[in-house]
Amino acid sequence: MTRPSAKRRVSIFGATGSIGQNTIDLIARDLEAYEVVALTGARNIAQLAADARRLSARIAVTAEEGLLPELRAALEGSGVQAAAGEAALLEAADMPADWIMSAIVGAAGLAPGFRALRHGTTLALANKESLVTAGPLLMAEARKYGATILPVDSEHSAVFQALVGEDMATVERIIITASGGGLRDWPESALATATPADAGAHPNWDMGQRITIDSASMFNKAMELIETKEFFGVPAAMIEAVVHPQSLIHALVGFNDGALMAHLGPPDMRHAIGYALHHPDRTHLPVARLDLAQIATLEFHAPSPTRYPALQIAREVMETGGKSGCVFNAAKEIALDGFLAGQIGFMDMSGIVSATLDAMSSDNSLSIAPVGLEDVLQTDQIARDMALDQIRSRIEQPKA
Ligand SMILES: NC(=O)C1=CN([C@@H]2O[C@H](COP(=O)(O)OP(=O)(O)OC[C@H]3O[C@@H](n4cnc5c(N)ncnc54)[C@H](OP(=O)(O)O)[C@@H]3O)[C@@H](O)[C@H]2O)C=CC1
Ligand SMILES: CC(=O)[C@@H](O)[C@H](O)COP(=O)(O)O
Ligand SMILES: [Mn+2]
Repeated sequence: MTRPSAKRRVSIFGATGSIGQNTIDLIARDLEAYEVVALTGARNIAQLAADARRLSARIAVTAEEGLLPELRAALEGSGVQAAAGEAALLEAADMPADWIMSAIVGAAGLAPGFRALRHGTTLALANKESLVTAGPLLMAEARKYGATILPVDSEHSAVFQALVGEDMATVERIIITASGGGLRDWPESALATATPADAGAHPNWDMGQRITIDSASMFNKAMELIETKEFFGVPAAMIEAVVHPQSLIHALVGFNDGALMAHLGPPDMRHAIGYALHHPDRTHLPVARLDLAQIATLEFHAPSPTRYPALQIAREVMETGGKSGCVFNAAKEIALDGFLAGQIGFMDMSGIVSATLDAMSSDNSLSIAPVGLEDVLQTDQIARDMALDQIRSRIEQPKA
């Protein structure tokens, strides 16, 4: 796929989001080096069209079919093609590219990423939901087609970098850090009253609304535990999460000689994105340099299991395997929708996810691995319906 003498062909799925915009920031600094193939978004047509024009993309795709006329109008005279809908996203994933950023939010990112792997491309994976939902299938698809998946999630990029040149047999543990999220200074007894605005303000990172709220509930870290297991192929017992409020250490790898290799950097996703963009090389990146004397101390503490039930649910998911990651993610997405819509409280989200997993484990099918993408998508839909039922029953029978 690599064409040494030509421009690198890049596509960005989720271009209008936080990861997408950080990716564009890096690419736009060196446009001579890149040919932008496809940019995708959903509702933010103005941003999608502006970036597609500026980067001279071949095609801009919105996931929202109804917004195609608006996209066409915004691109008129630019020479950029416009398309819309799920099928158009898959067609964009079929367009030859050397490097593809997977930064759609949620399980909606799974099918385009899966499709891109068929073409032996390098997939820079920010969409952690792909690994939570269908980790073994995704990794197998990459192997089958000789494609490369590079981690973009900051913790996983950090682990990946700490492992360069190391023998996996010498790894004893992987520790990923958690900021504690927007509600970390709230008393636990008050968490049930948190609003989306409260939970949607991250202390360190500037990210999309959904992952920011997942940081506050620790569902983000729960997903990242599963992501670590799937990406690095290590047993769940070797993976830990520790609260590190400063978000300066992103992850640590512990080796069998007692050494802990930590990855430090400012909370700026352009580092992890840039590492994946230039891998296996390192190159200058426009991120702040840490002043350790000014930082002076690094803080850590264990996450409270009562404050963050999501972490224990993730442990159970890792033990069950099979389709449980898919159900976990789908139920979490629906629970988050319910929280955003004001239907359930902040602490109800973990209850919805647990109840959905319980409901779907009654016939013991949860531990059976999905046979392919269709199976995953079907399970995802069933889990969403079940999670919606759970929300409805809570609305009908509010707590005394
Ligand atoms: N933000 C960060 O720093 C980090 C993010 N990640 C992961 O990266 C992914 C993206 O996160 P982030 O950039 O914060 O999210 P954002 O919400 O900022 O962006 C999401 C992107 O996905 C698009 N999108 C939304 N729904 C759909 C859909 N149904 N089909 C296709 N496209 C859709 C959005 O389009 P539009 O805006 O036009 O509606 C937007 O381009 C997530 O999986 C997240 O967990 C991982 C580590 C860090
Ligand atoms: C930047 C990134 O990788 C996020 O996933 C980050 O980890 C979120 O912060 P939390 O540590 O609060 O979950
Ligand atoms: Mn992360």
